[in-house]
Amino acid sequence: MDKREFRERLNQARRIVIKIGSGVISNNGSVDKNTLKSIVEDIANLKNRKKQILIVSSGAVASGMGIMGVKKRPDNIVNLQALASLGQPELINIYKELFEGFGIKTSQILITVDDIQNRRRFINAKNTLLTLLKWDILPIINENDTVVIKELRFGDNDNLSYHILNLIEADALVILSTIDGLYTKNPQDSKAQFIEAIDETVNFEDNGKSLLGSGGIKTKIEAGLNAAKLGKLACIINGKTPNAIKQLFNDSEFRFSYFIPKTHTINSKKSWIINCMPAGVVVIDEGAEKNILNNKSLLPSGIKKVYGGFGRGDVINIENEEGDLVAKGITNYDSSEIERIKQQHSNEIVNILGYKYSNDVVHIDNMALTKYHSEE
Ligand SMILES: Nc1ncnc2c1ncn2[C@@H]1O[C@H](COP(=O)(O)OP(=O)(O)O)[C@@H](O)[C@H]1O
Ligand SMILES: N[C@@H](CCC(=O)OP(=O)(O)O)C(=O)O
Repeated sequence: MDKREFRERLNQARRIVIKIGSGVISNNGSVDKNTLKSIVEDIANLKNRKKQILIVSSGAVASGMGIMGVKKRPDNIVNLQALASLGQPELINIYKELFEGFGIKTSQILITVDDIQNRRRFINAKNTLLTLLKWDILPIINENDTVVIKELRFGDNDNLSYHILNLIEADALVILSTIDGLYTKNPQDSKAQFIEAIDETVNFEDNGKSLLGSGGIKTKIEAGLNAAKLGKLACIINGKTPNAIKQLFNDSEFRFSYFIPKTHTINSKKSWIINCMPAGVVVIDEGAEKNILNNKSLLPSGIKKVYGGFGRGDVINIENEEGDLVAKGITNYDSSEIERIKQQHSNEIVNILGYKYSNDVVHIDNMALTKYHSEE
């Protein structure tokens, strides 16, 4: 897909996630209201064109630093959480005031990895966001920095914005950063070359992030490639450029990097499964692997071993005896139940457990084939 086609499709996109990085929001230790004004104006124009917009905004920590007069982003997680708690309401108020100038109502959503990984909470968050969009409200999303513990953090909002894109089944992800796209090496280096179209074969040197950012260019590339795997449009633009979003949509000369979307894609549920942290592992025999690759569910008879203590409804890895990850899926039985029914015929489940949820341990509709997936 060339740049012209990308921009044509982007102009047709109906639901768009716009991610705004910390470096864009902040200006020498305080919120850069001029830049935000220009972004808000452009978003208001997109809404006038009947596009549904969701913002994923960083900047809580940067805004808290401004309030406290802290010059260097702390490494200590407790200090970061306290600064985020201080900065988030300030940030959301600035957005609220700016959008009100265009008659646009905003709402705040603070989300954690848990809310995305747990299928019920994922669906719940999705329903809330869909309702807000139906009411023509512009949701402004950030990670719930003040409560998340280190192991359960997204950390960077690039990955969070990809998960929101998937959750809400949006058409496009526009990442606003402090740079106009991807370079082969340090953008300050005169030998660095601009990479306009990105796919999974891309080669680049990551030269570290800006003073305020968490993810750097690497997480933007991860998020964009994941979006492209779903067949979605994704791009990186320089959010510091005045009216950057307007230029992206209207000016064919505007410079930005985009990700080439895949044509063979998987659906939102399967993509959620693929991206979920597994709660455990089942090891399957050759026959079960063949069945799965032929689009059949995983029965207890094909399971040889169980690892980890997981519950019914968790996502588990399904591995073959060589240790290859064949698939990931939502399990109908917990680990202790599978331990008892493994290598048994489905007719025996009731006799062994005294009850039965289903003949299969993982139904094919709740399974994503990783081997097949990575070959796409
Ligand atoms: N190869 C590269 N191409 C583009 N940008 C890069 C590269 N290596 C490092 N960077 C830096 O990544 C930074 C953007 O990431 P980050 O600071 O996390 O921004 P944000 O706050 O927008 O998320 C830019 O300041 C840029 O200098
Ligand atoms: N949730 C954090 C943002 C994390 C962060 O800095 O992200 P990014 O600038 O997108 O790399 C905050 O609001 O400060």
